Amino acid sequence: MPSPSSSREILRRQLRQTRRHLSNEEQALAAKQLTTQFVSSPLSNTLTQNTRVALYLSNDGEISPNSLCEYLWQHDVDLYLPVLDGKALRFARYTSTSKWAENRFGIKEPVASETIDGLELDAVFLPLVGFDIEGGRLGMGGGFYDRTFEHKQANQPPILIGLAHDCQAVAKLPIESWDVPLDNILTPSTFIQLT
Ligand SMILES: Nc1nc2c(c(=O)[nH]1)N(C=O)[C@@H](CNc1ccc(C(=O)N[C@@H](CCC(=O)O)C(=O)O)cc1)CN2
Ligand SMILES: Nc1ncnc2c1ncn2[C@@H]1O[C@H](COP(=O)(O)OP(=O)(O)OP(=O)(O)O)[C@@H](O)[C@H]1O
Repeated sequence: MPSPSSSREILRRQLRQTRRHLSNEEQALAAKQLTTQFVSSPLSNTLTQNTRVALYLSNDGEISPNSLCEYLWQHDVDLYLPVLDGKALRFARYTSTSKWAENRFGIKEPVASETIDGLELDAVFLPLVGFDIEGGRLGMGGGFYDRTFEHKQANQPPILIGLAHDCQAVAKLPIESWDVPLDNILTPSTFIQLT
């Protein structure tokens, strides 16, 4: 039997490869369908004007939140993006005038004089490598989101929503003590309410 950490590594490698192999057309369709699912979910009534919502800029075949971002912008939601802060994340406003810098993983971050703590957000759309229907999340392996939401209390904001392609579903993820469970999962075909 492989140890839990190595089974996570093997899964991570396989799932990253699968999502990177999606074509540009498949990615574009998935991003649109994701927004359709969001709009028909109860989340669209919760995330309204002036709520603070974080998303991400897609990387490595991740499902793109771009179309979702347009929708939220039109509904006057205040959008944020993650910025690396040591081994955790803080969040900077994402506006049409944001200036950019690349982090050490080559992902763009807004250059901001002010950032907020993750617990000040109303909702966070999290990128992921794999998920299971119990709310387990496998990320890129840095532990950034887990550290950021380590002190989040169940049923308290922010709502943690995992975004994924359907092909990133796994029957049962090997979960570790530090894993912070997702409250919802949104894919192009499904909205899953876990809490
Ligand atoms: N789009 C996006 N933004 C994000 C995350 C994410 O998973 N996706 N993060 C979620 O935590 C944080 C960054 N964490 C990351 C951790 C590893 C890699 C990564 O690509 N690692 C490469 C090596 C890259 C390098 O070292 O230059 C790899 O493992 O192959 C990327 C982001 C914050 N922003
Ligand atoms: N709250 C925490 N405190 C200290 N270390 C942590 C915490 N959360 C995770 N870690 C460490 O981070 C490492 C990576 O964790 P894990 O593989 O779960 O990351 P991930 O969820 O895949 O990554 P990410 O959230 O960045 O996408 C682990 O070795 C773990 O020890």
